[in-house]
Amino acid sequence: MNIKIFDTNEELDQVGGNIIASLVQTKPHAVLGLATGSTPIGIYEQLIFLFKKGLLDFSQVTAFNLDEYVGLPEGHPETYRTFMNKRLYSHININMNRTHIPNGDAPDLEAECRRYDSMLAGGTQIDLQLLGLGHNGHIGFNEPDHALSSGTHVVDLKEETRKANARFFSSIDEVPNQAITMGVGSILKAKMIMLVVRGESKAEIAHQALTGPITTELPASLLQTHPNVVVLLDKGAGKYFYE
Ligand SMILES: N[C@@H]1[C@@H](O)[C@H](O)[C@@H](COP(=O)(O)O)O[C@@H]1O
Repeated sequence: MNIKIFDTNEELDQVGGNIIASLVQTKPHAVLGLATGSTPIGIYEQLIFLFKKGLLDFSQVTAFNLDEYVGLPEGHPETYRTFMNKRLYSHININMNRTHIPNGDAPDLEAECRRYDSMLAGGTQIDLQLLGLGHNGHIGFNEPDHALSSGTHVVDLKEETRKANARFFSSIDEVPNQAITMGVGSILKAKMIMLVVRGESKAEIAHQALTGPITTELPASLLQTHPNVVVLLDKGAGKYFYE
């Protein structure tokens, strides 16, 4: 595992954005695994900056997102589809038909999970999977549990996760109880994984995930089993690595 700690979020964003940018420059047909939440926003801004300077072409890129809330209608401001359109896709020349996000409003959620998995199967391999980290150690929406699912599945969100994400909604009652998420198996199939963690409130869970026992009760700890992980931490999140 290659762990980098940055003094400023600007430096982190530049390095993170540049890693994705180099991939897209050397492999125009790259398959990206993308994430939502506040963590990746600065990295997307760096990609938009490079695109606007004429240094990037996303026209052949394919993107798969990790997850989506269940039950929010299309166009709802807090769907992860809306997030991706607003934070990245509407600013770059990606072909929207190549941007994939589970449909959390599908009438048959099990069928939707199978549809998503079938797109991730066969010859498709994610070249780079971007990940944030939940306060309880979740990746995507793979919550701590005694067992984890490999493929795309519907998950019941933990109360702590709903609370953490309530800041994006007008009240906690509006935060969905369920989500569709890519499974840990699919995440680990990516050729390269970039985990980004910011803020002191995640310092302990990040340290445990990266140096402690590998356990499904801390889903991010399974990243220790992957041969090509780069971890970008800001000073706060990296606290226990230099103290
Ligand atoms: N499903 C997302 C995760 O993919 C994300 O990593 C996590 C952390 O969010 P934030 O980056 O806002 O702290 O929140 C959500 O639960």
